[in-house]
Amino acid sequence: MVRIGELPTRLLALRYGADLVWGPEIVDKALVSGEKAQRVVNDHCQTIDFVKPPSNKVIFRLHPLEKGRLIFQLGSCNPELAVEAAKLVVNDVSAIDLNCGCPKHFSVHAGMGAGLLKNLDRLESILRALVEQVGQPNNIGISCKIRLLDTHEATLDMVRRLCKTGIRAITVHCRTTPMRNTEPAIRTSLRDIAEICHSYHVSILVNGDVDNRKMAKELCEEYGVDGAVIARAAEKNVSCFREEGLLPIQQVVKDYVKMCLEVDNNFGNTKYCLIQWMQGNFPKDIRQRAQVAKSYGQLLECFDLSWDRSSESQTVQSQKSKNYALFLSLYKNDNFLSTLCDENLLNLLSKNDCTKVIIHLNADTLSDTQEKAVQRLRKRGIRIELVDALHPLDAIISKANVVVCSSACESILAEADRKKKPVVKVFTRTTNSEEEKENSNALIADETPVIDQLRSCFEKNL
Ligand SMILES: Cc1cc2nc3c(=O)[nH]c(=O)nc-3n(C[C@H](O)[C@H](O)[C@H](O)COP(=O)(O)O)c2cc1C
Repeated sequence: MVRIGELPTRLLALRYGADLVWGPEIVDKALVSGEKAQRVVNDHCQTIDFVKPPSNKVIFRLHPLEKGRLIFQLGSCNPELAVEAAKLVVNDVSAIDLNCGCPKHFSVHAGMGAGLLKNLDRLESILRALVEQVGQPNNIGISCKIRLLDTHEATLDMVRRLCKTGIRAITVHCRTTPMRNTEPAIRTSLRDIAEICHSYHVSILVNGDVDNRKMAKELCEEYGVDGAVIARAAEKNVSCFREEGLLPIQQVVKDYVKMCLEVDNNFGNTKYCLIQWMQGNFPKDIRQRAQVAKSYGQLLECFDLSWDRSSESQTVQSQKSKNYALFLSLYKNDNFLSTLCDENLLNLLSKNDCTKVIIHLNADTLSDTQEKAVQRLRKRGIRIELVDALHPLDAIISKANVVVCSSACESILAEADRKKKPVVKVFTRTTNSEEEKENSNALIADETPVIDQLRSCFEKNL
């Protein structure tokens, strides 16, 4: 959702229990017209920013913790521009969703949003182009968000056509284009739409008047849909994703301010969202102070909060996250450390909530390769703790959920065994020849590649 769907709210939604989050709709031209948007790694707040030269305004900011859970929503009426824009972000998101539901004049007038529902040939051509040129080559899903058409049959015909484009999911906003959000959502066609989608192996998500997680589950059962998208209820109180029910908005607001600081959110956007949430929920004097605040410092004072980037904040973390820690002990195996930073391995760690890696390395004597690997892990939002040989093994292994070590590390293997921690063994051979020395660093893990051993540890829930 525009404005409310920026990074801090998405991270809070994940923390409170949302399974997936959508970015606000971004029109293709905002990314690719004139000078193309550039992808920048923001070391300060550990985010990936897409900025538009020459002003370098941040158009889209995402955090590594969204990996596997972030859907980029695109506004477009042109297959070439849609593909060009999607290619810019494809490596950082899990799916690309085409917005075909926005009823706003600026969108419909330009043939985008709900305007596409009046031109199904164009809509199909955009989806096909995205599927063939972005989705398939990068193995990510393409989806779209639609509204109902005027008749049940017209809606079903449209859904059939869309399913044939190769998309993986459809969100159905259960209102027609002229309907306002104040009118109740109409779910009478939903079961039939779900049947068609499933016959093409396309997932279907329901949207419109879904209030919370409990209701989402009930709708899935009742209509045979695969999930629900919550919009205004999340705009009102983003803790609606919690299994346990809503948190008081006063607490959510405090979490939100810290989250905004953590990811350096645009101050104007922070204030806009805060002021919405504070209406009727905070004493007038606090609301007024927030309204006139000119800095994050003043906002913190308003809510009697303190925040310090250097403290190990729990803010940017999913509440559902299990926060697994790996302990790596591979003193002489730099290649392994580099391999751990392989994209597939990093994805595996993110997907499985591995948020910390403890590495047996002396912080003062890191090689270039080691330094690079550590930075790479940090950029993915993984916290790193370096421990030297003097650190008691017993204490380190207690903190780790899985131990990755060389097959020759007998003391570590014995300690892991005592503590019943799963072990991923990296086999290294001792050799004299240079060529073999090189190879000895390769990942020979008892015939089973390390990534598969790790996957199996996660599958067994460690
Ligand atoms: C302020 C606001 C911003 C929205 N922005 C988007 C958007 O960027 N993309 C989108 O697909 N829908 C957007 N929507 C529509 C919602 O996603 C959703 O379809 C609609 O509000 C109905 O769901 P609800 O009844 O749960 O609110 C927006 C709605 C509101 C109120």
